[in-house]
Amino acid sequence: MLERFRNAWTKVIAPIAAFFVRHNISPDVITIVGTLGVVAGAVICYPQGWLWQGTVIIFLFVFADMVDGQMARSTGRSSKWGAFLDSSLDRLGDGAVFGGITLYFVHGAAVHGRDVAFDLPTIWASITLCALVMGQLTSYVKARAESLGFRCGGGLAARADRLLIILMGAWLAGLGVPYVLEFAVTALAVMSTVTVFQRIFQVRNQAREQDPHGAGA
Ligand SMILES: CCCCCCCC/C=C\CCCCCCCC(=O)OC[C@H](COP(=O)(O)OP(=O)(O)OC[C@H]1O[C@@H](n2ccc(N)nc2=O)[C@H](O)[C@@H]1O)OC(=O)CCCCCCC/C=C\CCCCCCCC
Ligand SMILES: O=P([O-])([O-])O[C@@H]1[C@@H](O)[C@H](O)[C@@H](O)[C@H](O)[C@@H]1O
Ligand SMILES: [Mg+2]
Ligand SMILES: [Mg+2]
Repeated sequence: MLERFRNAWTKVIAPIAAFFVRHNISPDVITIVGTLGVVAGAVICYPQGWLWQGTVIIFLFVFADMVDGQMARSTGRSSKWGAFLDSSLDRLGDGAVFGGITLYFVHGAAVHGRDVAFDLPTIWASITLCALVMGQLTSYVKARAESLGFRCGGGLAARADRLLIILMGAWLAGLGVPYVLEFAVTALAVMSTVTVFQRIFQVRNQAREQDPHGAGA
């Protein structure tokens, strides 16, 4: 969904990327520092129940993932290594965000005396884990498909969509909006599952075109 705004956001990101390039900072440094910031914000703040504070920290670092690519492209330094590093560290950042929210449900909410919907923290923690697994699977399906020579991508909830929904949910919950985080993780568990199937069917269609007798008859 958000992929269509990539070009518009490139205009916002370009001056920041140009600033780092002028200071001889490499895209890999931005990739690594951005990930460390996201991980720190998520694993330190969320389990303690500091939802809006953690989200502001993550918000400040998450856009490094757009800046790194813009820096690489604008200097003609896009590389396979950079693509590998970027995608791999994205998995770490995503794991930290959803892992942190899982721990919020089983620990942080109680510390702050916040209501968890239906008083069922373990259920919401489980749904958050489901959203994490299906989100990671979404990206894995794409990566594995591309490694086999198929085209694969898009769908209902790509990474930027998933980040927007979970970060808005955490931020609003931290500001006191009731049950919005429970809604966000449930929506993400469903949307990510749909996306996994969308991508699997993309691959299956191409596999059938290549080999009508080979792909899942
Ligand atoms: C003041 C604080 C207020 C706090 C409020 C918090 C509320 C939370 C609200 C919103 C949060 C929104 C977050 C969601 C946006 C996430 C954006 C993002 O980063 O998405 C990721 C992708 C980047 O993908 P990728 O890494 O694949 O692309 P790259 O461009 O990096 O290219 C990769 C290639 O680059 C090369 N390369 C890379 C690295 C490297 N080291 N070397 C390399 O060579 C290599 O070739 C790679 O292959 O972004 C996208 O997918 C693009 C679409 C995203 C569009 C973003 C739209 C943002 C939308 C909303 C923001 C709303 C803000 C609302 C604020 C409300 C505040 C009240
Ligand atoms: O596949 P997805 O999660 O929707 O979206 C993204 C991919 O399009 C991108 O190539 C990769 O670098 C990211 O890590 C992320 O995985
Ligand atoms: Mg990036
Ligand atoms: Mg990335």
